[in-house]
Amino acid sequence: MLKIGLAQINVHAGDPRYNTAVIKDNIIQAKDAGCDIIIFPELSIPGYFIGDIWDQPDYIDDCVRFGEEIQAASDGITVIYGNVAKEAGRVNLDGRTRKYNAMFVAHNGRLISPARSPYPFYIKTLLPNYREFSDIRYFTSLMEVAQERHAFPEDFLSPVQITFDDGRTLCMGPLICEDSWDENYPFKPMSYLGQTYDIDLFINISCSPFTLGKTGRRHRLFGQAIDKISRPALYVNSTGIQNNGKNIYTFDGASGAYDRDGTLHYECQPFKEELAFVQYDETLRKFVSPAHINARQNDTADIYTSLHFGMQSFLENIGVDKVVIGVSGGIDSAVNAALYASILPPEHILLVNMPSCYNSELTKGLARDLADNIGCLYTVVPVQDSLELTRRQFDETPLYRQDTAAGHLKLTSFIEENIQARDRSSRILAAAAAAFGGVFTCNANKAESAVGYATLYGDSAGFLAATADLWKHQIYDLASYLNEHVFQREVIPQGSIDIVPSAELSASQDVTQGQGDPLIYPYHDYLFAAFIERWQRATPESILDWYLQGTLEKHIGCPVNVRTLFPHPADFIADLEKWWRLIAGFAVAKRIQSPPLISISRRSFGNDLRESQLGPYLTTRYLELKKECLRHA
Ligand SMILES: Nc1ncnc2c1ncn2[C@@H]1O[C@H](COP(=O)(O)OP(=O)(O)OC[C@H]2O[C@@H]([n+]3cccc(C(=O)O)c3)[C@H](O)[C@@H]2O)[C@@H](O)[C@H]1O
Ligand SMILES: Nc1ncnc2c1ncn2[C@@H]1O[C@H](COP(=O)(O)OP(=O)(O)OP(=O)(O)O)[C@@H](O)[C@H]1O
Ligand SMILES: NC(=O)CC[C@H](N)C(=O)O
Repeated sequence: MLKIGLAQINVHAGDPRYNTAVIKDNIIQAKDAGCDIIIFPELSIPGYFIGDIWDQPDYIDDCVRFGEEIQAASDGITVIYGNVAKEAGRVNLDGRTRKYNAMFVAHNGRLISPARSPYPFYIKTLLPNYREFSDIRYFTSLMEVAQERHAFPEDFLSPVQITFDDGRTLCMGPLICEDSWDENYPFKPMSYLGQTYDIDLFINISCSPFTLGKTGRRHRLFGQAIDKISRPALYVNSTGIQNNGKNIYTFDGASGAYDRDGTLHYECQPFKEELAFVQYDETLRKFVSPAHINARQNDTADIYTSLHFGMQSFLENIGVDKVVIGVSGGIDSAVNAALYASILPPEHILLVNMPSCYNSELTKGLARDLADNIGCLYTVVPVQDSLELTRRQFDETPLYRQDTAAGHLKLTSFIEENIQARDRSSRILAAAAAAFGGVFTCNANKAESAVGYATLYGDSAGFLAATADLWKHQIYDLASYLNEHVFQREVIPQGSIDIVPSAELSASQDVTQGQGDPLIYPYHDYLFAAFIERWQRATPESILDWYLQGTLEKHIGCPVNVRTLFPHPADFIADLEKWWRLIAGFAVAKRIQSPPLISISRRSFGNDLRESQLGPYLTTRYLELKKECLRHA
């Protein structure tokens, strides 16, 4: 019987000293508990998302030294951990220090190398290079190691034979995260190892961020691969948050043990540090400790858990514990306020309502109700005077050219919409945050960010856009969830949920007349998601094609019949092109300047979706389809 510790630790990316201390502490606990093996996640010393710090040889050397300390702490126990490995005398393809994303197995102060490896550690075979992952930018893979020796990965990929002090042995199949996500790779490390060697147990160490729906997919995928080779496996992932600048990722962990038929036997608590112990019967090749699997939650509960954990950890990381939130009476600001209220004490939250002449009594009342429900600080700072001052200043200040008056700049109603939004954020909220000793938030949602329906340096500003990866329908679901499950009372006023979403920045956006945003969320949420989140991303060509075939709703998953929204094809096309021009045009410029966000989707704006500032492009086939469609209409 082997006792194995799964150390789902909160890896602090960029702080190897802290991580090493945590690892050592867990090793002591595991020894005290009589463990034979303890396992830590991928890159648990340096962290994973550390940006181009990977280009600093001094940092790498420090991590290598900390790795040696962990190795030295392995007396009487086998310690399996992820760290960067460095090779002197070779360089990566970019000419920088040769680095491997590696798994180390230390026992009694010595490293045990995989049977056929040229190095005393296992090198990650498959390096992900999509979405937020950039392993290829920083690491050399086992595939490349084989290639440069004119060999095959099979020549090096091999199990680690662990011999315990009492003479028992364990043939372990080493895997690092992506090695088990092998669907689209021609070489599949897990199947190869399973078919070639008599593996007792696979061990996958990971650094795999949370994405909505991914936990289930991970279990399915691993389960299927394990079932095929009929060998049990352990999976150890990190928890905590890591970021790549624009995107903050939460790590749910979900470390666990899989039986040889691929069923999950044990699962660690999501989003929590845990040192779990499992008992493994090496003769039966079976986990014999009590089974435990977490209850599955619905998507909205998962979103809440991830956001709550991500926001709380981010605030802790940047050392901020006070926030100022502009509250309009609308849903987006209310959801953000409620999220912060689930993290910070009410006296650390200041809500500011900033009405102009366009704001209704209804929304002003809703903003106040929200603050009362939370029990936080609240104030009203009208922006009408400053709007009028700006108007007057432009009216009264002529332009000159070489001392000759050259007219006036004219402020249109549209420009005045943005003046109000900028005044609120750049002038009032920024000053209030400084005076309050905190930061001010950006309450954007993903639909607005997609088309840039927000003011540059206005409501698109803030220290963090916590909900910017949520479509509007997800914001509504979250609002109900916060009231029903988190607070179990009406914190977000029902009126803010029922009211038409509106910027209330002009007379034409009067909520009391039911006038709101130009976005039809039950359609546009799904249209934009098709442009952004589909693995094979859609363009107006695919959308028009599906529209003409009558399958658009099915393809984009939209709950409304699009033909009832746009009875004439010309209107459908005009709408499609209007938003596409913004999505691929000016909105890109806005997104580049927007705050970091918490990533929860399969594709979030930021470094997950890399964007160049280019003009919007319509493909040749789209133009043909459009011509055809309008001719027959
Ligand atoms: N390509 C480019 N790259 C970088 N900057 C560019 C640019 N083109 C214009 N600009 C600059 O951007 C400025 C225009 O941008 P901006 O001021 O944002 O204005 P704009 O994008 O023209 O309009 C923003 C829209 O968002 C709506 N909005 C605003 C605020 C809140 C809400 C709400 O839902 O609550 C809605 C508002 O009603 C308006 O329809 C120009 O004056 C110019 O300085
Ligand atoms: N009258 C206002 N007072 C204070 N802040 C405001 C006001 N109007 C807008 N804001 C700020 O600008 C942000 C953007 O406005 P927006 O209208 O998109 O969001 P919302 O009003 O919260 O929700 P909705 O779009 O559903 O009405 C708000 O989240 C809020 O922070
Ligand atoms: N660290 C990794 O290799 C991450 C890639 C992997 N597919 C994941 O998200 O889990």
